[in-house]
Amino acid sequence: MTTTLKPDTAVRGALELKSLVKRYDGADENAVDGIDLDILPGEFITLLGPSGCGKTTTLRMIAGFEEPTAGSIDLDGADLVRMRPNKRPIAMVFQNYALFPHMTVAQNVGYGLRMQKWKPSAINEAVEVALASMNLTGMQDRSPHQLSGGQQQRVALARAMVLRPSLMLFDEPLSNLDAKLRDHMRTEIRQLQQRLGITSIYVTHDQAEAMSLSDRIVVMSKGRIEQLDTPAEVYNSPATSFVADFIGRASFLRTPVLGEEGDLRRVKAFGREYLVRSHPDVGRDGLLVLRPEGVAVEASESEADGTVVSAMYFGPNVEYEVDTAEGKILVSVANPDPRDLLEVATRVKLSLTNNKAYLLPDQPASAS
Ligand SMILES: Nc1ncnc2c1ncn2[C@@H]1O[C@H](COP(=O)(O)OP(=O)(O)OP(=O)(O)O)[C@@H](O)[C@H]1O
Repeated sequence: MTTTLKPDTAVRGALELKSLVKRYDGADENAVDGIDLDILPGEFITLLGPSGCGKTTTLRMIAGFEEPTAGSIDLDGADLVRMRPNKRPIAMVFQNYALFPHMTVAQNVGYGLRMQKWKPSAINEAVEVALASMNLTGMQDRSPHQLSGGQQQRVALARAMVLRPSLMLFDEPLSNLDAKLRDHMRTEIRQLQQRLGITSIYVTHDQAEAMSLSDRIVVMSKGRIEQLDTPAEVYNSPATSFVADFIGRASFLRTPVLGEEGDLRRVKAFGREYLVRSHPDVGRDGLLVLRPEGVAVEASESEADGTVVSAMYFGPNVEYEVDTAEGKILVSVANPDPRDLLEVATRVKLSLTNNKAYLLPDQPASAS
C-alpha cells in the first residue's frame, strides 16, 4: 500500500487573474485595484504586503468567498467566477485551522472525500496516507482539542491535500504558531508542496516566510502589484523604493548619474564614484538603494563620512547605524572579529561593497 501522497502527473493549476478589482460596498477606494497575474502549474506564489494592501481579498475572490467587482479569474482555462465556491478545485488552509471540533482527526481529514461520495474503504486508505504524510499516524481518533497548534495545522494541511486540489490557498497559516514551530512547518509545507507539485498561493505579511517559501513573490501595496519576481530579484533589484523598504532593510541616497557603462550607472556615494546595477528607467538623477551588507565601514578620522550612533552585536554579524550628512545609513558586518568592533561615537568611513547597491529612478524614498 502507498504510505505517502504521490505527485500529481497531470499538469494543472494554471491560474490567470485579469484586471481583477474589488470594491467593498460603501468604500471610497478599491481594496484590489486592477491585478494581472499569471501563475504557472506547480508554482508557489506568495502575496506579500502591509496590512490592508488587499492580499486576503485577492485570496478570498479566488476561493469564491468574495465576488469580484470587475475582472476575471481563470483556472486551467475555466472561469472560476461563475463556479460555486464548493465546486472549485481549490483547498484552503486558514490561520485558525478551522477544524471541525466535534469530529476526530480522521473524520476531519476525510470530510471532503465523504462530501465527494467516495467509498468508505477508499476514504480510509486516502486518510491513512495523508496522515502518514503529515506525521500524524496514531492520532486519527483524537479530537482537535487534544492536539497542539502545530498538530492541528498539520491536520488542516492533510485535510486540504487529500482532496488533490488544482490549487492550494494559504491564509497566514503559521501566524498562530511560535517562532520555532513556524520555521519547522514552513519547511514541511514547502517540501510537501514541491513533492506534490500543487500550485499554491500563500498570503503573509512576514517577509522571511515569503522569501524562504516562494518561487515568486507578489509585493502588493494599496490594492496593486508593486513587483512580481523571484525572492532574489525582489531583494536585489527592487522595482520601487516601497519594495526596497518593505523587503529587508535599506538605506537610500540621492545621487546624480555621472555616466553609463552597459546596464551599469556611474554614481557618487559618500564622495566617491561607483558603477552600480540600475533600473532601466533611471534618468539624470537616481535614488540609490543600499543594503546593510552592501556597505563597508572602517574607523577613520581623516576620511570620515559619519559617526556610529548605534552598534548591535548578534554573533554572526554586527549591525551599525551611522549618521551621515545624507541621513542614517545601516551597515551589517558579517563574521566580525571581536577585536575590531566599533564603538558608538566612532568616526567612520563608508564604502559600497558586494555589488549590492541598486539604482532606482529618483522618487521620494518609501513613497507609493
Ligand atoms: N468585508 C469587508 N468590507 C469592507 N471593507 C473590507 C472588507 N474586508 C477588507 N476590507 C478592506 O479592504 C482593504 C484590503 O483588505 P485585506 O483584508 O484584503 O488586506 P490584507 O492585505 O489582507 O490585510 P491584512 O494583512 O491586515 O489581513 C482594507 O482597506 C480593508 O479595510
